[in-house]
Amino acid sequence: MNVHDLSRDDDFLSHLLVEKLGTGTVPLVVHKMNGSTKLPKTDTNDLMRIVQRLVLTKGPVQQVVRQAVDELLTFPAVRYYLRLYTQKQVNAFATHASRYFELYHPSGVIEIAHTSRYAHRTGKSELCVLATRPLAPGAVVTELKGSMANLTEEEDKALKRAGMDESEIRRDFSVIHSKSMKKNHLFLGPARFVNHDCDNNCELFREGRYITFRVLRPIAVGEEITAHYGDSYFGKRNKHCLCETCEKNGRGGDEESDEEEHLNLNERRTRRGVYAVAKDESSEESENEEDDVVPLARAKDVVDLPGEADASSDLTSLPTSESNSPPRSTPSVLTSLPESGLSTPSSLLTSLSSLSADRQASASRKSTPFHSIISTRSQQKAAKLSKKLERERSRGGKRAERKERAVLTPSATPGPSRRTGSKEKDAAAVKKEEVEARVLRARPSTSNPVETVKEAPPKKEVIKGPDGKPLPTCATCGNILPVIVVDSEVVWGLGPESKRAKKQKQECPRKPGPYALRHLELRISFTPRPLTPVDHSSKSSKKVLKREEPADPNPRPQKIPTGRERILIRVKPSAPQPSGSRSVKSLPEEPPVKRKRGRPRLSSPRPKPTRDSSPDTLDFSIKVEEEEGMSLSLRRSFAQPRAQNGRFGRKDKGHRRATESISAPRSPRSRSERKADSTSDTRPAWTSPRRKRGAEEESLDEPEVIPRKNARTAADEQAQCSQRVLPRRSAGLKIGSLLSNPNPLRFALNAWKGPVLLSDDSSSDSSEEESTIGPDTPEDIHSPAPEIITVEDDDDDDKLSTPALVLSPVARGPLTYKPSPHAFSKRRWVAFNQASPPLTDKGKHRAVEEESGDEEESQDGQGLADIKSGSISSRWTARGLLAHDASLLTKYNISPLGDVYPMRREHAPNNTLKHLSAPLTSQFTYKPIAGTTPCLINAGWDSSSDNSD
Ligand SMILES: C[S@@+](CC[C@H](N)C(=O)[O-])C[C@H]1O[C@@H](n2cnc3c(N)ncnc32)[C@H](O)[C@@H]1O
Repeated sequence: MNVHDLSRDDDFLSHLLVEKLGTGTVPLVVHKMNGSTKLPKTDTNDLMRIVQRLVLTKGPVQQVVRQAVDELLTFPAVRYYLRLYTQKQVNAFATHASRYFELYHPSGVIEIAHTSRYAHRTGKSELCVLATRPLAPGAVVTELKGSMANLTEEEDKALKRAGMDESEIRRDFSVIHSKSMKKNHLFLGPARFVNHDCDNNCELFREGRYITFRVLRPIAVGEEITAHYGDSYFGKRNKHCLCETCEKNGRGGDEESDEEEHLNLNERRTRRGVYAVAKDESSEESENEEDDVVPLARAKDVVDLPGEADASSDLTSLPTSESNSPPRSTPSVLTSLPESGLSTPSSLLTSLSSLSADRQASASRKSTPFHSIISTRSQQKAAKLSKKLERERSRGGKRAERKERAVLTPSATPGPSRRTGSKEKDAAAVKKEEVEARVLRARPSTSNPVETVKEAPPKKEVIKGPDGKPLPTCATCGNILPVIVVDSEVVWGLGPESKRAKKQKQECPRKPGPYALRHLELRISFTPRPLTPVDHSSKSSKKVLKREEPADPNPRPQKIPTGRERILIRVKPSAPQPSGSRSVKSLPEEPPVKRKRGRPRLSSPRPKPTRDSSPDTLDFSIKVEEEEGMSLSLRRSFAQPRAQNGRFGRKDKGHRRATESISAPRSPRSRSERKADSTSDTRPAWTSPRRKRGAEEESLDEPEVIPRKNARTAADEQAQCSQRVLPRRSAGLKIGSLLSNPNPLRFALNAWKGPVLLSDDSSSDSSEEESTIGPDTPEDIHSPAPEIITVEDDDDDDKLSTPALVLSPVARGPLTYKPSPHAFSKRRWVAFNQASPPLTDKGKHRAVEEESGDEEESQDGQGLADIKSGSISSRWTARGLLAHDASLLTKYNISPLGDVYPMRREHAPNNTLKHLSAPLTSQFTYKPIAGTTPCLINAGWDSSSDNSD
């Protein structure tokens, strides 16, 4: 792409996709590269519709963005603009457009906003880049892309001359110098809006052929993304710099215009290190001979180049290599944009995807070690050293790696703090940087994978029991094998399995594998208590490890060797019990309770009993089995039967199946037959999905087997159920997904599906309740093992008497109300509107108060009131439609359809990207941060598009 085309395209596209979509009180004005570019007359609503579709369409980002670009290319104004373009130029235009469209994708992490920080000096409207998600150090901000064009000498000179015309701060546009090509490049696109800060939080770096931005230190939502242009970019020692750091430190902002301000064409000054990229890695060319960067603002004399210019720069696109992106589980959910897909011909972009995929794949495969584009001289030195060390390291030198760590760290975080710090401060900084360096090196694409393997795993400490002998450890994870205790009774961990462990490899139940605790949990089932003693001598593969015995009213906890983990399964009756009511004296007389299965609920809401076996005690067994023949049965008695009133996290499939089962005609077997069957049910617990299903179906039959006692009236039940609002657990959670890596998006979507009002119908057979719940957090999935699994008996529901741990996938009562997230938030919004009092003066001044930093707590609802009243500027953006980040949701109490974040004062006046959709449907809350003005970011969500209610 040539400079002329790039400048022209950027002016055209930034006008359409930044200026036109920013409809706030302060318009977003992009400095034009080429004053002569004729800006298109396009209906903003048409543009909004494209962006709206982009936001709402599900699918890979690349595909969605491509659709948007294709749509844009159908606009008459765009067609007219491109009428003389060759296919190559059209492709370059489309690629450039995709860079801007990506900003609007909900998975994005940044947005372009207005800033008033520099306006008082520059007299121009200035833009900036804000984070819309928390970004962790090392993260790559993939949306900060740019297209590059080689500058010819004339263009270079012309641009310099253009800069000469400027009297005030005048370096507006991005010029990148390629040392290997000995050329300057123009770098335009969303990346051009990154401003300078002397304590920058991001740095530009090169990875192979691409340049992009990497986060240096944690960036909060609403914080500006900044880079370091160079030590003397804004005058000598940046004395004219207007950044926040300078402001805080009482530096910069020098209005004096000295000689330096008048550009000397021979003076070689650049955004050293920020945009200077060398194609040739090995080039050891001195940084001091860097090329000029001249301001391009109002470059009226940009040379008009012939249509077909030189080939695109090597650095024209910044793909999102998957390997670059931090794991999605991290708070910063960075878009893994297969961006390069749009850098090839379109369907204009038709041939793009395959090419892009290849390019992307090769880019990530190549995984070229990145080189920081250094911003200070000290960093340059460090970088050179690091290059040297890298070479050594590639030869396999461990020592070099250590050395490099020491060298790299000081350069990792530029900024004045390092210069001024005391010794301790330095030490702390070095420590911190070491950590950062480690983090950075851990990036899969940037380090040699072999080297990570080199690090020897830490030696495990041998933990010994009270007898002085080493405790048995898991063959898989090496951890001490746990002891599972149910109501002070050791049910796993001290039995024969530990002896077996001596002979063969023993695995603990917390690791994925045949003994995974998850599996165990899922297989916990209630079985009719075998009335016959369990044959311990049985050599069958399903060896019963622990026989059921009448429980001791005052059970003495078994001694567990020190150092072994206890996993408690505590079953607590909720109703007041007579003393010693847990006695199992009456157990033998009690009718057996049909076996149920599933995993225990880890937290409330708790399942309720659905049936009972006797008026005042409930007898049931928990059977935990393992595939390799280990099974254990637990038995508990409750004074009160348990009620179940909810089913959580069950797949619809299971639900359907269960429901069908229930409505299906029962087998002609008599009740007594079935009862007898269930009593003598000695089938092993499920060991395979198929068997599991069979067990489920059987368990469905059982509600009829056991006569209900203490059944309440339907009216009672209805009254109770209608009041019950339970968080809907991840209904779509599949067991398989428990074993996979947590996906923050899926987790957030599942976790925020809204409440479920349980139907009174659930009482029709509440044994159909099931509690196969998913993990409470993604971490739950990976946590080694729950320390305590508490399963509490529920309160007063005496009719529903299925024990708490019933996990069998039986049918749940039909839900009377299953709102979509959208509908739910709408309802809440309406409720809020009705409830919210008229805005008081106090409310009106809230923003001011918040700036004082007094308020720390979430301001539920008040933000809305303020926004409604117009006292706080609201912004509609494409952001937050799908709130991916569970931690962010929690932190800011953000509704699933919109997120709100506080903004700096200088950004607040700007209302960008309004009217992406209407009406406002979510409830918003925000947490003000000291020194900031709250501002609303809402998802564009058209209420008409949601029919799921
Ligand atoms: C690459 S552009 C950044 C985006 C720019 N704000 C815009 O709206 O296009 C660089 C320009 O931003 C402004 N700028 C960025 N950081 C600055 C700083 N620390 N001090 C003064 N001006 C700055 C200057 O006008 C500079 O020419």
